[in-house]
Amino acid sequence: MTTDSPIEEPCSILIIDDSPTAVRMLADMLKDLGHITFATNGEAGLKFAQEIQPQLILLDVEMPSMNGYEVCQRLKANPTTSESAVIFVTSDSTMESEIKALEMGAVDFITKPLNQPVVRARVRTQLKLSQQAAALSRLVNRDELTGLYNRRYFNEVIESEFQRLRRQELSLGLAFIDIDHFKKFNDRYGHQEGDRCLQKVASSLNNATLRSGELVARYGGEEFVAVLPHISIDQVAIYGEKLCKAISDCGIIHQDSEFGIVTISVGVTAAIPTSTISVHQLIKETDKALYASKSTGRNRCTTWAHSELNNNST
Ligand SMILES: Nc1nc2c(ncn2[C@@H]2O[C@H](COP(=O)(O)OP(=O)(O)OP(=O)(O)O)[C@@H](O)[C@H]2O)c(=O)[nH]1
Repeated sequence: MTTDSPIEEPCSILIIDDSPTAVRMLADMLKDLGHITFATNGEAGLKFAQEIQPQLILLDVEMPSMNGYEVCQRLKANPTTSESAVIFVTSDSTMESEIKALEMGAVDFITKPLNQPVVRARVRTQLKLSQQAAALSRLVNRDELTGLYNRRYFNEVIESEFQRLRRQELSLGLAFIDIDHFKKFNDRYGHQEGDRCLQKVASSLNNATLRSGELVARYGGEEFVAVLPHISIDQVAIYGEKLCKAISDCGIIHQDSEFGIVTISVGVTAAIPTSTISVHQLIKETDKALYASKSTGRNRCTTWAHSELNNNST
């Protein structure tokens, strides 16, 4: 890569600086490298960072009310913004200041007065690194066929969400979803058509799972799983019914199913994580609910309520 080779994907850069002149200069220097947003104080910067989740944040150190170090600390403490790379921009060029910036979690440090070739080179390097990290994370965490998160990523998220919601004493919902008579679908229409069906189902499940913090993953084969933080048992039952309807509304013909179309069976539960419930139990009981849906006729959702979960957890 030469220093001026193009950045491959659209990038988003947030400038946080209380000086409109500095903002204008930086925006001018970087305008062809990405979509630029700016904020002239720390509070507004944090809000934009949360909304936009930029690849890169250029953060001024000396700002009134909330300085750059504090902004950086808060960015790194928030899971939504912690992945954005931060470059400090400051007129303090001492070694102590540089060390402090790096210790705060910044990836680089630019000193004022701004020198265009230096600023561009440093920004380009970070954008490139951030694109490589995103590509790597896609490879590791995504299922190749459907583009959904994979089971590895699900295992990571369910563990961390379980611990987080246990601390906050808030409810965690889980849904297991399995396509009905999928072997017969493959046998009649062929494996490639089977793959297309999996892709359509995956996309519909994803579209029906909209709230922030929720995610759908491919658990394996024709089985999917959804993680649903802050959801009550009544809401999770409604969500499960909504998934069944979303898939039957796709109207994918399946002549070897009693319904004539592709359908899913769903098992759901929601509980406030406690010391008496483990992630393993939550998964096991949701899976039981799914198989209750299979054995009582398919194309339906079964809800496993919290009390049952405790009664069946020995
Ligand atoms: N096309 C395709 N088929 C897959 C993939 N992964 C798993 N399958 C198929 O999914 C089918 C699952 O069959 P079963 O576990 O018997 O379940 P089922 O036929 O859906 O029956 P019920 O779950 O009882 O309704 C098998 O035929 C697998 O080969 C995939 O990536 N692509």
